[in-house]
Amino acid sequence: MSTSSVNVVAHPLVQHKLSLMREKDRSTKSFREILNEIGMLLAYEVTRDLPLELVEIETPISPMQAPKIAGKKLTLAPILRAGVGFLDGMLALMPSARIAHIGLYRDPETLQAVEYYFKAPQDLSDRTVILMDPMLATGNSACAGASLLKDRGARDIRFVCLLAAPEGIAKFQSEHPDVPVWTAAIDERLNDHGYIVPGLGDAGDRMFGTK
Ligand SMILES: O=P(O)(O)OC[C@H]1O[C@H](OP(=O)(O)OP(=O)(O)O)[C@H](O)[C@@H]1O
Ligand SMILES: O=c1cc[nH]c(=O)[nH]1
Ligand SMILES: [Mg+2]
Repeated sequence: MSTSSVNVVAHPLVQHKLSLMREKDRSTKSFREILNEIGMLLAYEVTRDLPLELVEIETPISPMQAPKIAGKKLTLAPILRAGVGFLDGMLALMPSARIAHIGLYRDPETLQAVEYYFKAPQDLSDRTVILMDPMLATGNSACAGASLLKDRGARDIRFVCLLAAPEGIAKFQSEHPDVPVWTAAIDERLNDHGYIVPGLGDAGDRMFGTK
């Protein structure tokens, strides 16, 4: 069986900004700002192969056939809470995108994803959906998010994260072999609490200042 592709975004701007985010003394304000900046850079990568169509336009000089993105508007699907950290950056490049909110939290004992909210555009079947969450640890949250989108008809899903653990990638690839992954880095492993090592800690808490 084929597995989904994993694209590590090695661009120096992404790598530099990620290193800043890993620093334990970085402020909430700075952490949030950089996550948004990286969201914008990852948006550029994840949309690289979107299909174009030629559309008749008029420049001030003459008519021409000009390329524009084909199909319906994309849907951006952040997994709450930390996924929201990518949203403004992505929206800066795709201001007309639709948004699907996926409320999931990770049970600290079982590490299973627990659903608490889901609201998406009705017609996901003919839209490209960009699922996003900075952290792919066990993979339970990303897998649940992709399944919820598929239950609502989504067929073209791409998953964007900031940091991935090998364990999370393996799980995601086995459950969603049709969903390609973009990440800024693949770290060493998970610790006994399911946190990514070396990682950056708890992304949601660092973003929202809740610890
Ligand atoms: O791959 P997993 O093992 O599922 O872990 C990753 C999930 O854990 C964190 O969310 P958390 O439950 O802390 O919620 P939060 O974003 O609201 O803080 C993170 O934002 C991911 O959603
Ligand atoms: O390292 C981790 C693992 C899960 N969630 C986080 O925010 N960080
Ligand atoms: Mg959290």
